[in-house]
Amino acid sequence: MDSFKRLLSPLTASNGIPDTLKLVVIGGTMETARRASASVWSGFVDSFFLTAHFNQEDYPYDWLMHWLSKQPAWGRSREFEITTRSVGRGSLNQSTTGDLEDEDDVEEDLVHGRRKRKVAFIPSVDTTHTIYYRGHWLRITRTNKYPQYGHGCSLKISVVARNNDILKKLVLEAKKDYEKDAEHRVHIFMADTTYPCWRWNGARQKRPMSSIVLQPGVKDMLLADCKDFLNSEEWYAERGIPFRRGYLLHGVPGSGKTSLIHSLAGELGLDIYVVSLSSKGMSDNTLITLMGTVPSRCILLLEDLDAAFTRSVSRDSTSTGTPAAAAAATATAATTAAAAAATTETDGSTLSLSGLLNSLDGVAAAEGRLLFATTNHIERLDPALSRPGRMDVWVNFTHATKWQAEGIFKCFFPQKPAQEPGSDDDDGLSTPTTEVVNPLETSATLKSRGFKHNIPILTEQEMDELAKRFASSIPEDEFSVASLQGYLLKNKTRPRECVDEVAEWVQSERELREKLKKEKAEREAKELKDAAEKAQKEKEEAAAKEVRTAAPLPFPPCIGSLLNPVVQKEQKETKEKLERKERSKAKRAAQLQTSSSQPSGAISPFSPPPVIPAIIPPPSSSTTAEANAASDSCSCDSDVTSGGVEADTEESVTSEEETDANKPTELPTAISSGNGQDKWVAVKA
Ligand SMILES: Nc1ncnc2c1ncn2[C@@H]1O[C@H](COP(=O)(O)OP(=O)(O)OP(=O)(O)O)[C@@H](O)[C@H]1O
Repeated sequence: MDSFKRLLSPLTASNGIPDTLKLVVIGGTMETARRASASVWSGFVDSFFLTAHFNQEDYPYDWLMHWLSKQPAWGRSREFEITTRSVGRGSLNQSTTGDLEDEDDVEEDLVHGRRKRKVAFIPSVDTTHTIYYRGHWLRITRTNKYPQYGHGCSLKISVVARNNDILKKLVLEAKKDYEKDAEHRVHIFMADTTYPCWRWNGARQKRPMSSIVLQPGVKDMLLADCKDFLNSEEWYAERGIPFRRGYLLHGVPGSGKTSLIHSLAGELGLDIYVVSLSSKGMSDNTLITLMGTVPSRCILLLEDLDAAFTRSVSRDSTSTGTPAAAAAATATAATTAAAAAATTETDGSTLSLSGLLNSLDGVAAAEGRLLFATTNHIERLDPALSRPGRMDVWVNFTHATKWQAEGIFKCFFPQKPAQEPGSDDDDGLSTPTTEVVNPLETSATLKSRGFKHNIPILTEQEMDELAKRFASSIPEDEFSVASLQGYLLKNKTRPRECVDEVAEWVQSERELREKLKKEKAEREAKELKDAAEKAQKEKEEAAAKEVRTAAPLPFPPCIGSLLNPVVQKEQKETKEKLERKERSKAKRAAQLQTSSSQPSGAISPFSPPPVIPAIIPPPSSSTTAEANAASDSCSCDSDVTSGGVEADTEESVTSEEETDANKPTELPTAISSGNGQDKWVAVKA
């Protein structure tokens, strides 16, 4: 204390220093000391704490969130978030703290037709939580930089430890746990063209390969090829070949292209990254960025590749990207392309074929991914796109064959497991036995017996027999597998009846198709007729408008349109004039007929010219109404019976002058001679 007093004595002594200055010095010293001690303390703490950051955009965040959601610590925490939504990308069937588990409901899997939702407890945002893990206290902070966009979360985990072993153990454990739960799921990511980046879109249950029925060997070939590719990274590197492989699945809709890809992803344990080339805002740069950021081991799926081509994906701005021959063959598609091209500008999609090709195998394209492209119209693809190197394996999908019909039937209905030879039940007799579930049994008793639905379990023999009968009624290559599946779905509890009724169904489907085809043809014919009528109407309206504008108004058009009755009167007058003109024309024609009975060259130059408007090239429009109106405006409004001839002659002179200027080349030479008489002869001729 004495030493402290001695330290402050120069300031406290009344040695002439003002008190204010003393205060400033003391305050400044104390603040500096505070800051220095805080910094030393944080440095001291940091030297003991290890901190790991996890970003939402990357997998470890999902592992940790999934792992955290299973920690019982949240049950005791005073602040946490409760969610039934996915935890990160997971949406897994995690069993969480279980605090909200209703024990009465354990037996009941479905609640009012909806599957019971799992509840997860996760760390709340912007709060620091402490949980105990393997002898260490973990400080966990979850933050969200962009809450308005629904992403941008990050996780910070700090622990007091000498080295980062504990954090490594934590991440590995979380990863294993996550992968165990994700074992039966395939994650789907969709391309986001706005930013551009990949967005997690959900996790789907894996589909067993056995549920896909294709011609023998196709599935095995594809699976073996994919596996071989994924294991040959070094082989590709040694030979300098880009480590990529492309598969083009083409064929009729509903034949299993997408299902096969889904199934392969499950079998190979890969995620699927889906790009829709026709999505809004898709451009060359966006696609290149997206393709460059797919992880190395994944399936990249370009769905409905041809759809991009109806939107004018092209090497140059004018081409449709369709090969010339194919373009000719697909005139309808070209129409669609034209329509789609019109929309291209409005929706901001500026994708070109060269952009697509660059993104597939350009310098920035990712390696190690399996590219799958599907299309229903292979003929619309540019050969550059489907050449080997980009699409190495092509698989054609057709309508269901009889073999596939039999296979899909067998996939659909449950079969009693084959019995061990020599077992008590196997008496070797040929009579098929079927175990039929009693529909009156309650769901609880059925469950206890391992059944989920009231479906008869068929024996192997009966299954074979029914499947064969079913296939024999299905015509080869006429129905898609999807439509067969639709029929089986409708009869999922009646395998036998479904076989009995299949011929009837085939017939009704054919009739329905015929009906739809007929309706479509009628609709198209009607649309064509309507379009023709509309065009005709527009033409007539345009002609009427021309007539209106040809008749001079006594006032500016803007006033005329305001004074509607005046305009109407004008129109009426114009109509009357036209009628008068028609009458005069008819009269002239009659006169001409009389004069034509005289010898050639004897036609008087004063005879009324029969078809004057015909030798005056119409001012701009070729419509008769306009021509009539033009001639009408040239001629005086004299009576056609007396002064009409003179008036017409005057008109013809004017016409002659005009004709010299706008002389049509195909006019007979006699007209251009300037001889009036020749002229009339020529006109008559
Ligand atoms: N070969 C098949 N094996 C098993 N199921 C199939 C098969 N083909 C189609 N399906 C069934 O039909 C439905 C539609 O199949 P999918 O979507 O895979 O067809 P697609 O060929 O991709 O059709 P699209 O070309 O219209 O996209 C799915 O529910 C699938 O189960």
